[in-house]
Amino acid sequence: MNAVITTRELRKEFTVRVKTGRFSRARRTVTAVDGVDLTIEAGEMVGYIGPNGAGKSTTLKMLTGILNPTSGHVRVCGLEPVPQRLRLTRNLGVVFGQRSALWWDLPLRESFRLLRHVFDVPRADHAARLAQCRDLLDLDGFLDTPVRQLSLGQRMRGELTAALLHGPRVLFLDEPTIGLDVVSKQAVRGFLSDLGAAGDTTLVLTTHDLADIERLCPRLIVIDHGHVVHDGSVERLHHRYGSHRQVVIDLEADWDPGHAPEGVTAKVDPDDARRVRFHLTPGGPSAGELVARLALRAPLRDMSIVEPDIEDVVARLYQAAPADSAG
Ligand SMILES: Nc1ncnc2c1ncn2[C@@H]1O[C@H](COP(=O)(O)OP(=O)(O)OP(=O)(O)O)[C@@H](O)[C@H]1O
Repeated sequence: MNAVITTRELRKEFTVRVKTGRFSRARRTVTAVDGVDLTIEAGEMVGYIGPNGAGKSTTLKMLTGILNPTSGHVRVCGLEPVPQRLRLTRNLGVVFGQRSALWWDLPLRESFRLLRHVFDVPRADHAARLAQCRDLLDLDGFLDTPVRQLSLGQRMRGELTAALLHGPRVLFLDEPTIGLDVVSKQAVRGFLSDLGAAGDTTLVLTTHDLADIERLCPRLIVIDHGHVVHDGSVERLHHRYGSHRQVVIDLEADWDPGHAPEGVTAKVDPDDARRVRFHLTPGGPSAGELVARLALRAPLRDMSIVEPDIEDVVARLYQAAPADSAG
């Protein structure tokens, strides 16, 4: 095991002044991150999600050395982020969808050239990484355009390139697809998926777009009120909340309840007596077994499999008590 990110009992409190009367104010403590334990191995692709105000950005800021923790332990690439921020920066790529790491008035190409000097990257390494990004992110049509004239999708492709030119070990992405059209979203997701598959870069992705997570992250960490409430795969989350795949069968004749195989419950479509749905549960028959058994009892016309909806299960998780344990 080769952990690149570890936190133990990581906490961040902010002191805020709140109005208590017409002329009076009091100090109040907001606990943004409340005892977070994380271990992320080299090459993992991790989604870090949670509702608004859950503590995601505060965690990312502590991991990248922007904020000092109030207490707890944090190491990224073996370094303590705040005191060793300069060294850490060479190991990190950061893409914050709302902010830019590029020079606004310069053409993209010039920003990339300057970044080579900022990070002191050997010319050949820089050229090889840039060539790869130009190819995979299709940058050539706008390399000579000043950054302020780029569309959001073009700029995001530029930001990703800028974050990767120094060959970071860890890439932090905060809302990388926010506001992008479907084509740009696909381009960015495809690029990140290839990057993750290559296995050299650890990706930590924060997003409200759950399709990003489904497409990219085998591991999902959910934070709420500063606590980790889930750490595991998307499948495990579905399992925990009882959301299962469904097999939808269209029959040649109306459904006869006597045809239901054992161990599964059939739900007839209220608008079509020839359509039945079966929820696949762990320990029950697989989709193949179910269809094979049904075919012996009733003539089938068509079938499809409906995957559980991630939006649905995450909404249920967000509504659950924050003290719910990570599972
Ligand atoms: N500088 C700050 N001063 C005071 N409170 C803060 C500060 N930064 C964050 N907070 C508070 O800490 C909590 C967590 O905020 P954070 O920005 O980490 O949430 P988030 O999960 O990133 O939310 P979002 O999805 O809305 O971006 C919130 O209650 C927020 O108001």
